[in-house]
Amino acid sequence: MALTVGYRQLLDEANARIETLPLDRAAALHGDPDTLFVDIRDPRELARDGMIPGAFHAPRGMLEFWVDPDSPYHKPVFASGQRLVLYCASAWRSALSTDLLQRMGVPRVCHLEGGFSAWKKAGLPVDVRSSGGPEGGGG
Ligand SMILES: O=S(=O)([O-])[S-]
Repeated sequence: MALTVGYRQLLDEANARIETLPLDRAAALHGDPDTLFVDIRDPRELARDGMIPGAFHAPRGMLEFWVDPDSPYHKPVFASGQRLVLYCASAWRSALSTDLLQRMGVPRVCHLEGGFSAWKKAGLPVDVRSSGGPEGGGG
């Protein structure tokens, strides 16, 4: 099957348009009240691997609907005006999602270089999350 646009092109185009936050800058911003880390992975990944402490979990499938104030699924945390730092496991999904939110007009959105796997590998703080627990901090 020949696709018109493959995932590589989608990622290249997104990455050319968005801000990728280097790990050291992300670590420095962790705990900043003006910054919200947004974990867009699936719940099973959070339960298995943990998450960045204080991050808000917004599964990628719901993101546009949680962000848009006109959506019946809107989550007020996304209207806080905080800088949003999206992350997934390895920064592919977060690149596409950051591009999408930027396109929607979200003013300060970027994604984490290398994703959660890079964060964890660097020995940065991780919260273990039991399945069925609360949605995470930040709202
Ligand atoms: O989307 S991913 O980078 O977590 S595989």
